[in-house]
Amino acid sequence: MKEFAKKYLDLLTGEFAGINLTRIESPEDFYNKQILDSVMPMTESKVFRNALETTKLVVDVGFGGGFPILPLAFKNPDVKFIGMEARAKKAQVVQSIANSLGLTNATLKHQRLDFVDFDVDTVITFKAVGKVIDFLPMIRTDKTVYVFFYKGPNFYELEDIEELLEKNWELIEEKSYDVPGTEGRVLLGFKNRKVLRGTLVTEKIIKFSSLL
Ligand SMILES: C[S@@+](CC[C@H](N)C(=O)[O-])C[C@H]1O[C@@H](n2cnc3c(N)ncnc32)[C@H](O)[C@@H]1O
Repeated sequence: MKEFAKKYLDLLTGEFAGINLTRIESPEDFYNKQILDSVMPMTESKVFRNALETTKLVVDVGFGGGFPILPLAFKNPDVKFIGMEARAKKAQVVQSIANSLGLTNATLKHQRLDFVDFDVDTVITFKAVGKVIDFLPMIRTDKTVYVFFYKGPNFYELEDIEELLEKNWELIEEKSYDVPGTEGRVLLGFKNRKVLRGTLVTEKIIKFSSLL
């Protein structure tokens, strides 16, 4: 993992410097706050591991510079990873980085979550993308989705998820753990209770299976 982190940081600060994909430049901070943080749910959460094992498919929404998708793809070569990122340039550059790192199981798409109908069971991850209450309702599916949010230790002071739990979502994981160099992390996991319609009614909706 250290070797992978070194190559990754070299690409971000060398060939792809200027694209502004990470503000963290010290190797130690990069390893802890980006690489380790991305993969910690695998060692800390049985629910997360089981969800990956069940679907063998992960969609990472808003991956920015490639987190958590690329470190997770490195650690799980038998799982297929699809990234969806609203900014085209980031998707293009992170695909080049994935190729340079030899990751054949990660495909990075320029795609907004809002316009996707998840027509296969999948895991969906969000790290530093936005509030749970803003993003969970965007998900449209008639299948089973397991959704994980990487959050900070003060999550419950900042966000209220009661309303979501009363309606469409079941809380399946709530796990606190330490990540060196951070104030601690909270992993929140959700599973849909019923068919979800999403918050956008539009003709632009595409089937997730067409991206596979
Ligand atoms: C702060 S960055 C987080 C990057 C990365 N996940 C990390 O942990 O370093 C948030 C990213 O989410 C993307 N984003 C925001 N809304 C989105 C949406 N509806 N669909 C896809 N990507 C979205 C933004 O373009 C941005 O690159």
